[in-house]
Amino acid sequence: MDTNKPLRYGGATKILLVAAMPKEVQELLPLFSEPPKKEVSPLGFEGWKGTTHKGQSLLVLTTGIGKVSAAVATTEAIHLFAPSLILNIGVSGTLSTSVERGDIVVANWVCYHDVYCGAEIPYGQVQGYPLRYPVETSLVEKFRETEVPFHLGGVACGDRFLSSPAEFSFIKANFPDALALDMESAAVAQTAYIHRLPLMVIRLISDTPDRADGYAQYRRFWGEKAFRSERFAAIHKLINAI
Ligand SMILES: C[C@H]1O[C@@H](n2cnc3c(N)ncnc32)[C@H](O)[C@@H]1O
Repeated sequence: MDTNKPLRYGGATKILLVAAMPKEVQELLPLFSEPPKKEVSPLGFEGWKGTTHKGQSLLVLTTGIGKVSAAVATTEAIHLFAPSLILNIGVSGTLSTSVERGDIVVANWVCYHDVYCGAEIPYGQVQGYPLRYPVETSLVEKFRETEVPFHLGGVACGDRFLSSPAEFSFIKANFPDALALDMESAAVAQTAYIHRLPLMVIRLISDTPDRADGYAQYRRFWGEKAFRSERFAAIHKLINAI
């Protein structure tokens, strides 16, 4: 497969937004200018389809948690919806002392933190694919114009919820410059890469995985309605700039 030349971004008229959980998707519905139409795909993935405030066609899809669900749901939606841009949005753990709960991370690369293909291949790399998946960054300047604060950096992804100092240190040792951690972004990135589609990843920090109360922070995040909605509103501003 010749994936050396991903197609370049050619105008985001049709946006596929993938998020893992229904509670994330609920926070993204204000992106529609009118009440969207609920769709259930042949494989059973639920989505909301409609039009953005700028008249773009938008499908917001719930993939389920983890790499396989994210990849399968995204693949099916690419074939059915034929998007021109893929967005992955969701909550994340922080991997940096400079990135706090409630902060937004816009990825400029994403990688797997739980892949190992043997001694000859760098840790994290699937043989035959990039170690760090490219992410569309031509819209970052538009994001800056919104004056919404965000960090630009790497995002590490794997099939584990991280809430242990030892695991945190292991990932930091392998990817010292990564800012955020999740369970879907690199799977969506590999799927976008195979389909030669541009991808953007925006993650909202819900927890601090190297702290003993990391999982409690994550759980609490879903109870903090006002805080959460305010942070998602900042993400809406970024997406409205696309
Ligand atoms: C558990 C869900 O929340 C995201 N998520 C939020 N915090 C973390 C963390 N500390 N470790 C892994 N995934 C996390 C994942 O992407 C998944 O969708």
